[in-house]
Parts: sequence; C-alpha cells; structure tokens
Amino acid sequence: MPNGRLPPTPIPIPIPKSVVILGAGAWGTALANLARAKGHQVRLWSRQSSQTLAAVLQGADIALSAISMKGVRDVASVVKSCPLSPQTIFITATKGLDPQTTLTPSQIWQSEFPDHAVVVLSGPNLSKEIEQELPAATVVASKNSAAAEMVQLVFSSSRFRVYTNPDPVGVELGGTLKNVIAIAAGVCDGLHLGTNAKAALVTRGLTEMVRIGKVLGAKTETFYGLAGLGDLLATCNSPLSRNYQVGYQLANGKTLTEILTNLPGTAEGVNTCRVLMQISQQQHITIPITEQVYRLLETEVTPEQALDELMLREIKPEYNQ
Ligand SMILES: NC(=O)C1=CN([C@@H]2O[C@H](COP(=O)(O)OP(=O)(O)OC[C@H]3O[C@@H](n4cnc5c(N)ncnc54)[C@H](OP(=O)(O)O)[C@@H]3O)[C@@H](O)[C@H]2O)C=CC1
Ligand SMILES: O=C(CO)COP(=O)(O)O
Repeated sequence: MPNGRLPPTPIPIPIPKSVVILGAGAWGTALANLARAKGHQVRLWSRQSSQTLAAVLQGADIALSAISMKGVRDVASVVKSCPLSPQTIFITATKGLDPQTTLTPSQIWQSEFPDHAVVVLSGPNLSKEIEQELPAATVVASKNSAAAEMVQLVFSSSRFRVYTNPDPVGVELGGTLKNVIAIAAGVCDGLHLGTNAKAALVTRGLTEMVRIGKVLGAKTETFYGLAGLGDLLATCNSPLSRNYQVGYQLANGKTLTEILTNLPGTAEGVNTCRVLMQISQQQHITIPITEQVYRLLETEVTPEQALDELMLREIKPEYNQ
C-alpha cells in the first residue's frame, strides 16, 4: 500500500455458466461478448441460426433475451415448447411494451415460465460503447434476489459494473419509457433549441416517466437511478441512440418511413409511444411529451407545432399536490 490506499476488491469469479443469448442483434452480441470475456460458455441464437432453439437451449443455466419487442411473444412461446432445466434463469434485456397486451417483456417471460426466475437487465448501455470496452454500469432486477445476484456475478467486470435492484418493473420501465423522451430530445437538438430547452424536456420527461411508472406498479426511486435517469441521460444525449436519431431526423424533415428504412437496428420508442397512448387513455395519465411525440410520428403535427403545443399548455405548479 505505498500510496496509503487499499487495493480494489477483486470481483469474485463465478463458476462458468452455460449462457444462451436469444437475439444476435447489436445488444445480444455485445452481451454475448461480455459473458464470454468472463469465461462463460456462450451460444448465440437468432432466426438465421442453423441450430433449432431446442438444441441451443439444451443444458442452459441462463437464457438471455435481447430480441426486439415485436419478436418476444413468439420466441417465448417457442422456448416454452423446448425442454429446459427447472433451474434455468431467464434474463430479459428488451426495452419495449407489447402492443397487444401492453405487457412488459419480463411479464411475458414470467407468464410463460411461472416457475422460473426472471431477471431484468437494463441501464445506460449504448451497445457500440460497450463493444469498444468503454466503462459502463447496468442494473439487474428480479423478484428472486438470489437469481439477480447470480446474474450480477456472471456479468460484472472491470468495464461493466452491475448493480442489483429489487424493483424489476421499475428497472424495465425506466429503459422502456426513456426511448420516447429520447425521440423528443432528438427533435429538440435537430431544431437547435438549445441547452435550456433540452434540460427542461429531459426533466419533464422524467416526471412523465415517474407518473406512468407509479400507475404500472414501479417504485419512484428506481427512476432516479441508473435504469431511469441514467439511461435517460445516455439516450437523450447520444447520436448513437437510434431513438434519438429518429427524433433528430424527423426535425430535419425526413419521414418516419425513410428514417426507419435506413436506421441500423431497432428504435423501440416508436412502438412504445403508441402503446403508452393506449395505456394513458385507459388509465387517465397525463403524458404531454409522449402525446406530442405520438402526434409527430403520426404526422398530425410538425416538430415546430409540437414544441408550441408543449410550451403553451395551461400554466401550473411544477408538482401536483
Ligand atoms: N443496441 C443497444 O444499444 C441496446 C438495445 N437494447 C434493447 O435490446 C433490444 C434489441 O436491440 P438491438 O439488439 O439493438 O436490435 P437489433 O435490431 O440489432 O436486433 C434485434 C434482434 O431481435 C431479433 N428479432 C426481431 N424481430 C424478431 C422476431 N419477430 N422474431 C425473432 N427475433 C426477432 C432480430 O433477429 P434477426 O436478426 O433474425 O432479425 C435481432 O436478433 C431492443 O429492445 C433494444 O431496445 C437495450 C440496451 C442497449
Ligand atoms: O437503450 C439504449 C441505451 O441504453 C439504446 O438506445 P437506442 O435503442 O435508442 O439505440
């Protein structure tokens, strides 16, 4: 201890696990590399794979889904028909909501596999930065705390810091709801509205996320952590975010169809925004930013009109009593 500091505590080395990653897109591939770097045996599956799901899942300790929202229900039902060990832990890393049922991905996995542990993995994790081995932190959350701790050990490294959290719904909704605000942030930057406007948008966006989260059973404090505010900041401030790119390009006059045709990968915020409009109407939740993003995606307003609509809402206290 020449400088008087204690040496860092080494991260415990877990027993190598058999990890199957479902979805070989940007995020699935990055997570596969993180698990491989920790010495786990990793198999990656996608629709293009030559092996069947049943063959790939044989002997899996962990099945991690990084499938876009639109494929989750179908893949979960095929996995249900595969023989699995009762100990297999499911991890879901998808950030979206099911348009038919409004369920979150973890709720879908849990309803298909009621006797298995399901862990949500979500945080400020732009996959391109993780592939470059830049430092990042994430959150794993489950009703089964032992499963969350196991997943924490499996992925923790000197470049990927993993925290546990007991609020899976909140962690999952943080990653999902921020995508809509990231579209709005892209519009804000695309219109060159400045730093004050962006700060106001992101802060009021967080208020909107908390409002929805409370109704859907999340803990408010979770939204102020990595999976909420953390992911909101990362996604609203980075051109690496596909959701931010959607907003930025809409502000520059491109159509949604043009943008999505050329976008590398999935921008979940587009579907999430539509599902949130359904939920807000059923549950009477006020979500003005999401509503303007929805109207913009539906070409009901221009970016400038959406801005005016938000600025000219009835004046009110910052917090409702
Ligand atoms: N990229 C990122 O930085 C991060 C992404 N996420 C989330 O992870 C999820 C995946 O994102 P990402 O990897 O970037 O997206 P990509 O578009 O790169 O990959 C999507 C994956 O989902 C699969 N897929 C899509 N539709 C279906 C379907 N109907 N049935 C089966 N498989 C399907 C694709 O399979 P195929 O190759 O066969 O088309 C592909 O493997 C999203 O919910 C995203 O929000 C979360 C954190 C970070
Ligand atoms: O969720 C992400 C970062 O945490 C990725 O954001 P995009 O899906 O907008 O690229």
